[in-house]
Amino acid sequence: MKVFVVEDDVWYSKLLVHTLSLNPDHEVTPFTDGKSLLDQLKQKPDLITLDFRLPDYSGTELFDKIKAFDPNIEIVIISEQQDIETAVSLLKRGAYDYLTKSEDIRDRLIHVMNQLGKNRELVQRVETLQEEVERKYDFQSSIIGQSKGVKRVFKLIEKAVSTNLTVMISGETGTGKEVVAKAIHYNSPLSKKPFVPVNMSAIPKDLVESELFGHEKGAFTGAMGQRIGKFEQAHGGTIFLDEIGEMDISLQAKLLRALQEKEITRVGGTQTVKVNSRVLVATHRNLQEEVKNGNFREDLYYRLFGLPIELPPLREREKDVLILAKHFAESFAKENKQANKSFTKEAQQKLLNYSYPGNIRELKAIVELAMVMADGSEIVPDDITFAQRDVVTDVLSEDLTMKEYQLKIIRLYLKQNDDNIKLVADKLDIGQSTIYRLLKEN
Ligand SMILES: Nc1ncnc2c1ncn2[C@@H]1O[C@H](COP(=O)(O)OP(=O)(O)OP(=O)(O)O)[C@@H](O)[C@H]1O
Repeated sequence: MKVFVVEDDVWYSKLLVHTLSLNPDHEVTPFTDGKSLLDQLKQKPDLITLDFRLPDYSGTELFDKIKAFDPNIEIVIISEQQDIETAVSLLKRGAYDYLTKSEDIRDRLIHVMNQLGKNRELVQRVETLQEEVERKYDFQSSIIGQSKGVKRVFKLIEKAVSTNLTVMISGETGTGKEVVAKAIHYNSPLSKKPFVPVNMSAIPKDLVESELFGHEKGAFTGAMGQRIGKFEQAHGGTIFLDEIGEMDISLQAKLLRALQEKEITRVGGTQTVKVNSRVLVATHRNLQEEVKNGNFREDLYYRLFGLPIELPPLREREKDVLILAKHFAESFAKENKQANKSFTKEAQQKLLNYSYPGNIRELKAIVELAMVMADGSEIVPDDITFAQRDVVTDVLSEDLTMKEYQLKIIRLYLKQNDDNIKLVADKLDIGQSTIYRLLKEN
């Protein structure tokens, strides 16, 4: 760490330089006046200890000049005697600390330096983590897929990133709604601000209000102290309300108020608190239906609608199944430090035939199990286990002629519909006579 000591008293200057140089990581340079310090600011010190009374500049003036040059330079003010008012005003303006020239100044300086070292480490760690998260959510690489559906989603994400609209992400379970929400946040101008997810279906009903808006001490039995809610945590960043369709209708009015007025009241509190964050919501339900059925407020629905992004189910994503399967196999091999395995043609066909009611989450689990089950370097059909028996897979699992397939499908439908030929003919949109004929021919 580069440290500048600005001190016109020779004895004190020596004392400070000596104390600071005890740490071999410090590179310490002394200055006796403000001007020579200002001339050398371009060397970018990390910290300056600043004597408040210098011959050429007033402490405040020099402080402002340093901060104007680079607000990241930390300044520890050193003054002759306790001057609380100046101390408070400088701390408010961003001074790191304020020390008086007393007997224990050495110990206090060492303490301040240790503290500063820890803070800098934390800041660096946060910055590294932030960069890692941003890299992870670079959406072109985190959202895998090349189908038309996914390409449409990419386009919409780009639009969501460049505006501040509320985004409503819909799609079946496991289609990647949370992945998309994170991709939007971490690629938007708010990426350095908090991303706060709240899953409505995971919070007990009577705690949702306090979770979202916080509570004051004693607001209800068990409210031991004041608690900040998710809206306050997300202030300036993004709040992601997952499974919004599960929210109790009585709370929906409060949510609408928070969104429209940009303020909330903590449970048990009387004061309003300003909250301003980008809102992303997700749902696996058809919210329009929920509005029709009286389970979701129409005014809230329109407030949230903003930019709708609908994620297609995996079974409609063409070859994405194979691209994702390959990706999950590779990640699994990497995480478990084992060799990667490839899917045989037949195994690929088996994957393509299944309908994935649990979508990408289910495919990931299937691939990971297959990686464990496969003995050699290839994954064969027997290594692939589907959690649910799937009619499509059953019907399409063999090499049959069109006619044989027709018959197989008809038999399956008959079985599922109590051999009601009229019903099956209606469902398949074919004549009853065709069914009779095919059954007779075989
Ligand atoms: N396009 C994608 N590429 C790679 N992985 C994906 C993709 N979409 C989803 N995933 C992975 O699939 C899993 C499920 O995704 P996610 O939790 O975002 O789904 P969801 O729609 O929010 O589910 P739910 O509605 O059940 O909460 C996660 O492990 C996620 O990393």
